[in-house]
Amino acid sequence: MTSVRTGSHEFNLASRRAEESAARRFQAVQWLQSVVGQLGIPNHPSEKEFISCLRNGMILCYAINKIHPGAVSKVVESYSYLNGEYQLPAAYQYFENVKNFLVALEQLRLPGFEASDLEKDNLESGSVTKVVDCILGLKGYHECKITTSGNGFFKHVKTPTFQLSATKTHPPSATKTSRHLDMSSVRDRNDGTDGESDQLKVIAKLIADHMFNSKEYIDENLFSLDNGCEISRANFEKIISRFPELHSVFKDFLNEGTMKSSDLKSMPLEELPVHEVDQFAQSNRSLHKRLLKTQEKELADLKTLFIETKQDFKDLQVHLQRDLMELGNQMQEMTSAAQGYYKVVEENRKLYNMVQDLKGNIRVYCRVRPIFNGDMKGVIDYIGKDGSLIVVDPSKVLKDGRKTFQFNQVFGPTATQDDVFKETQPLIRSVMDGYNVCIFAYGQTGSGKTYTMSGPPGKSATEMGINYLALSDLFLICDKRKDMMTYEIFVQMVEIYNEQVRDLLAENSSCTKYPFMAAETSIYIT
Ligand SMILES: Nc1ncnc2c1ncn2[C@@H]1O[C@H](COP(=O)(O)OP(=O)(O)OP(=O)(O)O)[C@@H](O)[C@H]1O
Repeated sequence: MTSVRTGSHEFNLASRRAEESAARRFQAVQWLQSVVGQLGIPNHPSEKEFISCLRNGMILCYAINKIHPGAVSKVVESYSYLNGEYQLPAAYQYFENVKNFLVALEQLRLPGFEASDLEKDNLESGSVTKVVDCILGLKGYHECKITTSGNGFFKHVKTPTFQLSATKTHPPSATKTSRHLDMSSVRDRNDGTDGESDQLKVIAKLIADHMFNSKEYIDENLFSLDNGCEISRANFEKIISRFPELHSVFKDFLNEGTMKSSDLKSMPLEELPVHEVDQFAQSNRSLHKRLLKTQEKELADLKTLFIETKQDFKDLQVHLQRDLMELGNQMQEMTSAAQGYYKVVEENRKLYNMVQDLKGNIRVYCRVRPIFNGDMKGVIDYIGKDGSLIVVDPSKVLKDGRKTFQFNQVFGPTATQDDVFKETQPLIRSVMDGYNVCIFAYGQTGSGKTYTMSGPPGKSATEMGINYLALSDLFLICDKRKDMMTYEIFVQMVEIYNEQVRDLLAENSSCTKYPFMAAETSIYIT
């Protein structure tokens, strides 16, 4: 079945080719006649007749000289007169004309042919087509020259030739060369005449038939962009756009306008069978399904994670609220506890001061200074823990020699500064609760008043006197109670000497004597 269809197709092709070449041949004859006059052959000559009239080269030379005077300087046309009759020129003379004609063509940059193409023996090898091409080229050149008054640019147009392979049994190499379609014939002729349009229709139909019947693919040589055939491609697209029947055939080609030639080469339609396309699509679908399933699973996992996180967040929120409430309760408890604490502190203070009152507002302590001279005999006979002190007067031997004294407490020669301070500390603290307290030292010269109240000169921390220790303790209490109470502390130092009271810190020397006057308020301080 296929072979029958292929044979019929071949026949159609051959017939169409013959028709076309005949039409072109007639066109060439017609033009030659218009230039050089009657050729002496029919208007529709056979190839043989056509070639025979051109073989001597004279017509060709006349024609080119008509178009381009002097193109062939010398045309051999004299017949030799021999034995009373004209003899045809010798063959080499024919050859001379043809050769000159071909040289002239070359100078005009027009396509030529081989001199042998005019030989009888070469008619079957397509040589006539070359000659026809040459004459039509000359015709085109002539027309161009007339139209542009000799200034125009002429471009030769060749015959469109089909050399399609008849069957698909040809080896690939043969197919490659035999499927060549030279589209240059339709170049610059898209706005052509009806005759050209008919030709194009013929071409288009041929291509369409061929593609449908033999499932040919477009040869890579045809649309090779690497070879600079962009114009061919553009022209081809224009042709296709004229004929709707070709749209479906060249759909892919038109859509792949941006494809690289390498892509076309790497994936011809023939090399991608239908079942492989199906397989590819199927594997693609299965891949998509797998991806979809994976994504669905991940989505489900994410949802679960989201729900868990949401639940965790809610739990955390509840937990935080509970903690906040607990913290609030604790704060309230602490506030009430603090209020209770302040009440208790206040009560303790009152009780404390009450105890101090009960102990007595005036307390007298005795401190016995150590004996520095080892030879001297001590007078202290007894120191009682109850504050009793027995002193012995060595000058009075009998009962008058012993005298007993009673104090709040007696500190012996070994008592430290800290021992003395601790006994007075509770009284000093009463100052911070608003009580007035006065501590002073009394005794004869050298008995140790300064030592007890201030400490020895260059004193260390352990030897600081009551003044320093008391002030340090007051500042400590002040710091402890800073959240509850604000204290203002002032210091004044006076000296009482020879019944004269002097302000030791007064800046104005005239105001050092009692009664003192405050510099800022002008108030007398008593
Ligand atoms: N408890 C003590 N331990 C050791 N040394 C002491 C003690 N008491 C006093 N002294 C020393 O005795 C000396 C006399 O003491 P201090 O100067 O304190 O006496 P005073 O009563 O202030 O004398 P004045 O009234 O003349 O100023 C000083 O050298 C002092 O260091």
